[in-house]
Amino acid sequence: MQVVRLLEADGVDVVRDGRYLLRGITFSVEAGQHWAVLGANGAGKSTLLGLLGAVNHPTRGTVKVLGRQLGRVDIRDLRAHLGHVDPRHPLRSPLSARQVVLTGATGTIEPDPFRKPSAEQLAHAEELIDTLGVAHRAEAAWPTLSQGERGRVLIARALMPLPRLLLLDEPATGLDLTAREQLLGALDDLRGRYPELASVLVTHHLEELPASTTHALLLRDGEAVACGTADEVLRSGPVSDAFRHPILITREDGRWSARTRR
Ligand SMILES: Nc1ncnc2c1ncn2[C@@H]1O[C@H](COP(=O)(O)OP(=O)(O)OP(=O)(O)O)[C@@H](O)[C@H]1O
Repeated sequence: MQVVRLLEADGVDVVRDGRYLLRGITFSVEAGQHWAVLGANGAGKSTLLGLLGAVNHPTRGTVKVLGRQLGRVDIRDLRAHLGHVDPRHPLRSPLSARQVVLTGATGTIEPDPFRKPSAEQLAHAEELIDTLGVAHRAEAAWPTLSQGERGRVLIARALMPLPRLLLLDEPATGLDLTAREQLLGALDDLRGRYPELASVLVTHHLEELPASTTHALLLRDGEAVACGTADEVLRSGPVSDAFRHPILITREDGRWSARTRR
């Protein structure tokens, strides 16, 4: 079977104001893989996600997104194939949840009056709304949605252009227990329904990882402490190293949890 590399970072450094935010990062993401990037505050997770989303460039090393090297291609072309969930979607939008999802087809904040959605796009939006578990709120106005519902609507929106890669920056932050579990269940369903989709999810918390996570990268002070399959990396030793704290990791029904090792 041919391996499809959607992302390749090779010897990546990011230096700002003379300081290394990332140093020597090398890893790659293939179709169907679901990566977790974990690390303490300031470890460089968002900086890395920004590189993968073609938002910023490495100081040294190369990043290839969908086989194209950053710095050598028009990044707007690349971004069209990336589902980057943007939590800064305007909160006062007068649109319904369904309309917000549909704006993902055009990558705009408001519906484009000159580009009515096709029957195919409408059907795809319904499928995503259903998979993300927000069908009962599809007609609701955006400002009336809960934070958890908004998060799931924004993931559906990011998936409208059928991206090959989904980038998620702390999608469960601020959610209550039920909303978090609904979000993680929706991500598991999504991964089951679109087997070629790949994703990279950034978080501080192992409890916020879907059971369908396949790989993990642990960052500490901008450097990779461990990188590989979730089974190899999400273990007490490497996670304790990454967070500089003695941590005991357990896994049950596919989900991880972490607490101080005594
Ligand atoms: N443009 C910039 N110029 C200088 N320093 C920056 C810049 N962007 C981020 N930093 C610093 O780089 C470090 C890594 O930041 P980053 O946001 O990538 O970490 P993070 O792991 O996502 O952190 P958190 O978990 O707190 O969100 C931080 O110390 C941050 O202050």
